Amino acid sequence: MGVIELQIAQNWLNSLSLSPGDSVALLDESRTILARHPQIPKVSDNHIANFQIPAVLHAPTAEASNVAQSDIDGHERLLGFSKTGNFPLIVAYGIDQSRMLEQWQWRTIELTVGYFFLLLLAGISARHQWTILRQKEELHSSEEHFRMLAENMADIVWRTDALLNFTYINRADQQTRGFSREEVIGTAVQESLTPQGQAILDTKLKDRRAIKMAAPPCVAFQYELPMRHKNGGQVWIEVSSVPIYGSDGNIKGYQGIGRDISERKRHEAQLLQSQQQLENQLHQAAQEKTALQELATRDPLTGLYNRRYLDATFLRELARSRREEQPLAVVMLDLDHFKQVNDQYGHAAGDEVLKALAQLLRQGARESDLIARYGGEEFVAIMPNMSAQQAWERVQSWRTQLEAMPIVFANLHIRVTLSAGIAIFPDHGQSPSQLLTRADEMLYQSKLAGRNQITLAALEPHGPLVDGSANPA
Ligand SMILES: Nc1nc2c(ncn2[C@@H]2O[C@H](COP(=O)(O)OP(=O)(O)OP(=O)(O)O)[C@@H](O)[C@H]2O)c(=O)[nH]1
Repeated sequence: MGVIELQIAQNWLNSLSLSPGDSVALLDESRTILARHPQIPKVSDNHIANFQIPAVLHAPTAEASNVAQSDIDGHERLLGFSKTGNFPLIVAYGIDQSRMLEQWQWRTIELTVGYFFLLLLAGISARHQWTILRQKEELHSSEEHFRMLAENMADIVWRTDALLNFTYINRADQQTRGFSREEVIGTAVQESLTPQGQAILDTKLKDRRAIKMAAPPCVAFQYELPMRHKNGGQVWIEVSSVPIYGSDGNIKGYQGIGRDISERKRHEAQLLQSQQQLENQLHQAAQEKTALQELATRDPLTGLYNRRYLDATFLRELARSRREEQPLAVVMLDLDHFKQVNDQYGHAAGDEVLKALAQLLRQGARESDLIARYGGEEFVAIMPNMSAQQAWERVQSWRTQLEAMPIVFANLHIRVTLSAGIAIFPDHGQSPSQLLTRADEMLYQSKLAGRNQITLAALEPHGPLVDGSANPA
């Protein structure tokens, strides 16, 4: 038997850390409370615990438990009992029942909420699965729908892999080009093209690569391709194609539609041909018109302008000279005794002489000069911006050259001379008719003076200047 100091026991119990509502007590076997925490004010009053100590506690290290309400503080506790070896002492510790219940309730709530979340998750998962199934069904159905549409389209619907091998083509291709689907699928697109079509496709693929560098990738390309027909001919197809991109951003194929435009191409070619013909005809007509205009304005024998053209142009040239306040020389020329040439050598020889004179007049003319055959063996030269002196020198040059020049025809050497009259605007006339009349009068003077002469009209009263070698200045 040992002796326990009660105060030491009380101190030991006080040092224990208890949760609110819990208690611990040291009892003897008759249920007398020797020490307690929370402490009872007077333990020495031999307070008897109100619970029964379980019978099993008679063994030295026995333990037991039960539930009892404390008559000290009214708390209902779950009590545990421990026998302290061979001492007649028992430690009773009590856990507050309401706290235990509270813990149990929280646990229940936690479990309930957990179950609820589990159910919720299960519900969401089920719904998700159902949605995926629905989407799969819809996808399948839309693919079927697409396939049905594609199969029944009049246009060619196609798809290729990245290497341009056909992976799908609809029925319309066979109707358009004659090849069966089996003959086409798995073959390279290039095999279906004519050499011209292959060249076009090469260009388009280069364009596609260039545009991929600079622009958004899904650009549709449209172009016209000549494709092979099974019968050996060709079919023009208007192609619209877009690339198919993989999730890595690389092109994994192409797809698009093609429309047979052979008929349109035929019409276009016909139209182009007709247009070309029309353009040729128009060009020919323009040339004929120019030729006709030339004929209408030129003398056919000499190629010089004719009298009609001279009459139509003279007024305009005169107006320009008046506006620019410049002189204009009018020269009238005539071959001397030309009738004799015709009579002596024949009309053809006479023609040759006329042509030789025309050539001579042309050689000495400026761009702005207008030389015309006025009629028979008579010629007129209208020379803007030309003074009397310059006109005289020019005509003198013609006269002397002709005089010295034998005209060769067959084996003939024909020599001729000319006579000329000169009138100057504004000194000798204000209108074409006045100036032509005056020049003709001067020509007549030259003839009268013996031919092979030039006569320049002079301001009255000096009279005309007549001499084949005279200088008007
Ligand atoms: N070969 C040829 N002769 C032409 C042409 N036109 C006119 N004649 C001739 O030119 C001649 C003109 O004769 P005339 O008017 O008498 O003049 P001319 O003989 O030159 O005498 P003058 O003028 O006085 O020196 C005619 O014989 C015409 O037949 C032509 O285109 N070709």
